[in-house]
Amino acid sequence: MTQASDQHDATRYLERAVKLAVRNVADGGGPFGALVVTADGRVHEGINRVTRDNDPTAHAEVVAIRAAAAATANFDLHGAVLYTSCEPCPLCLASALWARIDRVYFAADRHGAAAAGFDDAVFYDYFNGTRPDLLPVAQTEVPTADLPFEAWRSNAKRTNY
Ligand SMILES: Nc1nc2[nH]cnc2c(=O)[nH]1
Repeated sequence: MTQASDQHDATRYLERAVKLAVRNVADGGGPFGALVVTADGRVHEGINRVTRDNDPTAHAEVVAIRAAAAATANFDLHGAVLYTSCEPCPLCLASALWARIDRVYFAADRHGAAAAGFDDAVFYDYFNGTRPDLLPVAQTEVPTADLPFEAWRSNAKRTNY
């Protein structure tokens, strides 16, 4: 595929993600929509379901990734592309990394989300080390801490991911 047609596809899918986001607001949800196009060409949609499901992790991108993984019966979405109406927050980026998604395209950015009252930009500040106060995290020594990993390493039947 040429780069020009990649760009055309990206614009088309992003417009579709934006439409999902706008419709979700009309339906009482958050202003975010996303699509995962899996390697087989199928399109899997996600909308923000945080308030509807009382699930703080139900961001549009995560919902789309879950839909894609369920539909393809595979936790590894290698070869897939994520299109989202807004720059993925750290949760969504980590989800895309764990899903082994190839590439991400987004429309609005974290500053647009901030202007609408969302904490996407400030959570990036936590990860770039400028706002450690947002969530104190401490390692505490526990003698048995490595046992789960030892069990995992010695399990010949494990499914790596
Ligand atoms: N990218 C993105 N940012 C968010 N911030 C709050 N909810 C969302 C979401 O669903 N997607």
